[in-house]
Amino acid sequence: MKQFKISIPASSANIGPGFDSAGLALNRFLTLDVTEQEEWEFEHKSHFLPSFTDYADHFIYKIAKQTADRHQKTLPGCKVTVASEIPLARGLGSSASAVLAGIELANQLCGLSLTGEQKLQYGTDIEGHPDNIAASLFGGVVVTATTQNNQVEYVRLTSLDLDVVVCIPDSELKTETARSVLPANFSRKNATSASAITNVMIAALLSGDYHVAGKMMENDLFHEPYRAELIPNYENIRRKAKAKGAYGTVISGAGPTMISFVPKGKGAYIREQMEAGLTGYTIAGLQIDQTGLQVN
Ligand SMILES: Nc1ncnc2c1ncn2[C@@H]1O[C@H](COP(=O)(O)OP(=O)(O)O)[C@@H](O)[C@H]1O
Ligand SMILES: N[C@@H](CCOP(=O)(O)O)C(=O)O
Repeated sequence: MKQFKISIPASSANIGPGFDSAGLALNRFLTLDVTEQEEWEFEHKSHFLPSFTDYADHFIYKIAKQTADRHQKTLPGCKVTVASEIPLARGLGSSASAVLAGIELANQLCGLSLTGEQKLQYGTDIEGHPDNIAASLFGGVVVTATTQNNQVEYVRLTSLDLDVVVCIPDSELKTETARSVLPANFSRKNATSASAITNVMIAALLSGDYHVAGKMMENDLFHEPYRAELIPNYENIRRKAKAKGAYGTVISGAGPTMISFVPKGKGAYIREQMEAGLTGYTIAGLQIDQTGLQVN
């Protein structure tokens, strides 16, 4: 009888101009305790989880079944106890963590021996963009690209000397809604400028020039200008975080959470400062998770 635990970190996609391409893993986790048994059963142990009626309707079960089907395997029954520290529809990658949970569940139960690359590919096929999936899967800061033949390539950056502070509003914003306000096309001039800003942001992160990285983060042309109006306190949070010493503040994923990249060791101070005068928010100082998906 198999018994194992799957743990998957939250993620923050985009890092401003790295739209659909860059992401980082955060130390908030979705965990699944799995024990094989005859019948399928899900139990939820925290309030950050959507309700469900039948196991067959459970999002994680559906992804697991889809993954097993891909390999012409049948899922054996099991009891899955789910707990989550990742709030839903806040731009912290809850859906990507659930997708990875389903893929890993099938991997373990059916003995698929999936490689990291296969999990990334399967997760991206489902999510439609690789940024959250890659970060939650591999941990750290990950830069991804989907090539013309739909293959996902990734590079994991060496660890960054940064803390992060997140301002999570009480309200939800579905990724689908936040994607619907984006333009379908960019002129060559706009695309060139937007890509150049991304390139400098990534180069600056790699070379440890966090002031330049922060400046580039706050100059995104791909999505932030269109989403800003959907994000409560967008300008206010950016201005305040900068005044308190943040390098840069951007929309986390599709929002509505805002994430600030701050000097190492200053996370607790900036979190405290951000709390003053901002009601209806959970403000947290987080660390970049360096491990990614784990099975024990
Ligand atoms: N742990 C989970 N179990 C089942 N479904 C989940 C889980 N986490 C997220 N989801 C699904 O993903 C949706 C949120 O996805 P999305 O709008 O992309 O926001 P997020 O930024 O949190 O990924 C939820 O409303 C729910 O349908
Ligand atoms: N690149 C995507 C990221 C969505 O992240 P989520 O955490 O909000 O699901 C986008 O910006 O739409």
